[in-house]
Amino acid sequence: MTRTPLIAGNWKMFKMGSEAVNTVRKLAELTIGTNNRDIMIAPPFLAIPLVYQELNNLNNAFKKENKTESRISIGAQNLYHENQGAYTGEVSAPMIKDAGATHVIIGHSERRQYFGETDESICKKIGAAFESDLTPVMCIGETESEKNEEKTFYVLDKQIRNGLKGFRSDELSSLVIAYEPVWAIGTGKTATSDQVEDIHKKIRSLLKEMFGVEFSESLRILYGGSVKPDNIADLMSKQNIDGALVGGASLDAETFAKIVNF
Ligand SMILES: O=C[C@H](O)COP(=O)(O)O
Repeated sequence: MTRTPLIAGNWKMFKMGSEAVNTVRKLAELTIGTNNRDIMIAPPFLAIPLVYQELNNLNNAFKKENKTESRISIGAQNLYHENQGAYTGEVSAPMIKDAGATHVIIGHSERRQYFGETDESICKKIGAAFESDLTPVMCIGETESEKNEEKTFYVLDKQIRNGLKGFRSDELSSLVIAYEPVWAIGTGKTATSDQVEDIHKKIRSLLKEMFGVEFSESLRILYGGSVKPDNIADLMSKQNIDGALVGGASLDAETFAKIVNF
């Protein structure tokens, strides 16, 4: 089965509105004609409507010049699982959809580590994303000490089983999983492509056991953790690595475009 690669950029808590707009404009220009992969960027919440508007303007201009539409779509970095209510400071899936996003990152290790997110809260967020027709990019990954204790797959198995508890395969059809070893995030230490391939294969076979072969073969599994222009091609040469979730190297349009156009 062919899976269209997805190269996603997580801008975390970086970029003012105008910087986000400038970066997406440059990225769209640098990726004109890229047609064999999907691109997603996840700006901070407040920049989503601005980036959405900018992409609309650019696509209208591209149309007039007979160029194809940009493949960039927009993601949020988190959501709260209720649709609305007295939850001060939170942002819901319908609000994210309304602002122009189509994707949402869920369960990033920084959210698990600093904001107390658990597999159970992540499971609720995945349900909320699907209810609003958003594609969830569910993050999983082991810490350095878990890796040293050889617990990597034990941890991933638990995160997947609990995060996807209670869903049927047809309810999860557009799900994307991002394997991000915590020790590789922002550290410059990348897991080798062979290590990642081995883990992705195990993830796929767990998903086959849980949801069947059709689901597991069509699901995209991204790798995240110090992805850069010089290691993307090696990672993408592996059969079970279907794209990347890029942090630091997605902040600069030229660098990120090199990753997208690997
Ligand atoms: O969401 C992205 C990951 O946290 C990876 O970040 P990084 O590319 O800066 O290591």
